[in-house]
Amino acid sequence: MTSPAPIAEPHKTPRPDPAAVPALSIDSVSHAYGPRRALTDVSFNVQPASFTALLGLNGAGKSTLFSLITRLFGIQTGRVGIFGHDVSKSPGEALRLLGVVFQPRTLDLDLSLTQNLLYHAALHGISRREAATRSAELLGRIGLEDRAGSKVRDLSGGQMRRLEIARALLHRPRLLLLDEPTVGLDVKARADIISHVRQLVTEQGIGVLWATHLFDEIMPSDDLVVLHQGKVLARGPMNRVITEAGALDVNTAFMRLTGAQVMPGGGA
Ligand SMILES: Nc1ncnc2c1ncn2[C@@H]1O[C@H](COP(=O)(O)OP(=O)(O)OP(=O)(O)O)[C@@H](O)[C@H]1O
Repeated sequence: MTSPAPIAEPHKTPRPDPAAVPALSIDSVSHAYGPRRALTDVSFNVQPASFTALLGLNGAGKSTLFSLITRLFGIQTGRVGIFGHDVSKSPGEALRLLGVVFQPRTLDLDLSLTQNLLYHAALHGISRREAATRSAELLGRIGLEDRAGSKVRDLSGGQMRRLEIARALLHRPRLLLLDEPTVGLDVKARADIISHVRQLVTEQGIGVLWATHLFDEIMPSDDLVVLHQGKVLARGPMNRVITEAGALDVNTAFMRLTGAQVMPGGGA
């Protein structure tokens, strides 16, 4: 598999400005499924041009949070803002700036790569001609231009994920959410996906929220949110979270914060 090329024209990396409007703001969000509490008073921000890792075990509440941000579920308590637009009050403006890669695959396996992209572009009201141009450009940048007419069914798992990321970028969002996007991929495909998304941050200034339970997907320069049993136990630059937990590495910090056993192989 060829490494994906950068999606944007290279330009200077914008440094995150702490005073800027956050790409994503989660303020005091709680959610319950009937009597079962899934999220309790969750608050954190994702800055533009930053990579924020949302680290949590199975059942921590990551997918529930994604469902609230994307409006699959109504917000029961609290507020979610995307570049200052309240997703409950101004969903059109907010969601226009958002791209999402959900944990389950959502491609149509019997359509071609291009057809999948064109269908998604039509949902966003992008003209057919513009959609064709953007699709060809994005397929080139993920190294799949020669597969444009193939059925998605014939792609590898890593290629499908790259296509899903390309699809999420078609409407040129400024915030990208990815829910455990590397699950089930081999080491090379995982590395390709991670470096591709990190390029989007450094080269296009996109804010990224990356949900994971894998420590080795987090880098010292990342912002980290530790979510456990629906509560935020720590948030901030990774090195600060580690230091404040009295630890020397993220694995130990996570274990101290949550009381969880760290699994061999670098996963929470
Ligand atoms: N539709 C639902 N109905 C009832 N309870 C739910 C529902 N979806 C999730 N839950 C519960 O809410 C809590 C949070 O689940 P959620 O799927 O958000 O966690 P997660 O961090 O995404 O986990 P995973 O990594 O396994 O996907 C869990 O206790 C889960 O059992």
